[in-house]
Amino acid sequence: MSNASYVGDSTRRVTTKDLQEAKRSHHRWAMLTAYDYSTARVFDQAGIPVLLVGDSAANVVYGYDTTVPISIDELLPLVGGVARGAERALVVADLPFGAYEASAEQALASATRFMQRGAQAVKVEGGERISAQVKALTSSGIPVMGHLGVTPQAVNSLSGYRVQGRGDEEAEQMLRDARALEAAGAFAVVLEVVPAALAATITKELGIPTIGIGAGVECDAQVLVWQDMAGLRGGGRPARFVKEYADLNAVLGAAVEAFATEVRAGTYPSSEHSYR
Ligand SMILES: Nc1nc(=O)c2c([nH]1)NC[C@@H]1CN(c3ccc(C(=O)N[C@@H](CCC(=O)O)C(=O)O)cc3)CN21
Ligand SMILES: CC(C)C(=O)C(=O)O
Ligand SMILES: [Mg+2]
Repeated sequence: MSNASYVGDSTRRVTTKDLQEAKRSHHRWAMLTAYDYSTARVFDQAGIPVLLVGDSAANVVYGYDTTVPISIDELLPLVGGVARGAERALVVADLPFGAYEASAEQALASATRFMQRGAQAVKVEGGERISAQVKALTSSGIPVMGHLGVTPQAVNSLSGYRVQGRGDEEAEQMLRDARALEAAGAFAVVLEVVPAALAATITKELGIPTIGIGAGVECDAQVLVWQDMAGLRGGGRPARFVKEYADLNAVLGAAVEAFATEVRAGTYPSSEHSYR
C-alpha cells in the first residue's frame, strides 16, 4: 500500500487496536459500506481501513424503503462476498432489525452467524438499552461498533430521519448512551445526523473513535454509503451530508447505452472479441 492509509500496518489486517491508536495520534480515517466482492476489493485496495456491510443493503441492494424489512438471511451472503474481497480492511457486519434487541442470547446467536461468514466485528443500533447485549458480545470475543443519533431501524418511532440530539436533554442522553457503549466494551461508535457541536463533545469525551455521518468534521472518522458518495443515485432527494465524488449514474448509464448501441449496430462483438 502507498500512502493511502495511516491506519495500521499495510502488511496485515486492520485491528480495532489500530483504530484506537489512530484516535490517539489524531489520524482521521474513512469507512465505506460494501455489499459485494468486487467493490470490497476496490475499496480495500484504495486503503479504506474499515468496510461496513450495512443493513442499508435493504435500500441499495434490495430496494426496500427502509432498513426495517431486511433479514439475517438476506444480509449474511453479502458479508461472505465482502469478506472474500477485503484483504486488509476490518469487515464490520450490521446486525439487522430483530436480530439482537430481545436479549444477550439472541445477540450472541445472530452475531456468531455473521462472524462465521467472515466479519471481524458487528454493529448494533442503540445505547444504554442494549448495553447488556454489547457486554455479552465483547466478552465472547466479538468486537462491537455502536450506532447513535439517527438509528434507521427505529425510523417508525423516531418519525423520520430528523437530526437527533438537539436540546440539552437529548444531548445529555446521547452522551450517556455513548459512555454506556464504551463502558460495555464497544470499540467505536457511529454518530448519524447529529449536531456537529454535540458530536465534537462526544468525540472528546470518549476514548474510542467516533465515526460521523452527518455529524461534522470533529469526529475521528467518517462513513458514507458507497452508492451515495459515488453518485449511484436511487430515487429521492439525497440527505444533506451526502457529497458525490463521482457521477456513476452518468458513467454507468453511458457505458450501458454504448454497449446496447453496438449490439444493435452489429459492431459488437468484432473479430477481436470472437473465437476461431
Ligand atoms: N443510500 C443510503 N444512504 C444512507 O445514508 C442511508 C441509507 N441508504 N439507508 C439507511 C439510512 C437512512 N439514512 C438517512 C436517510 C435520510 C436522511 C435525511 O434526509 N435527513 C434529513 C435531516 C433533516 C433535518 O433533520 O434537518 C436531511 O435533509 O439530511 C438521513 C439519513 C442514512 N442511511
Ligand atoms: C450508514 C451506516 C452507518 C449504516 O449503518 C448502514 O449503511 O447501514
Ligand atoms: Mg445500518
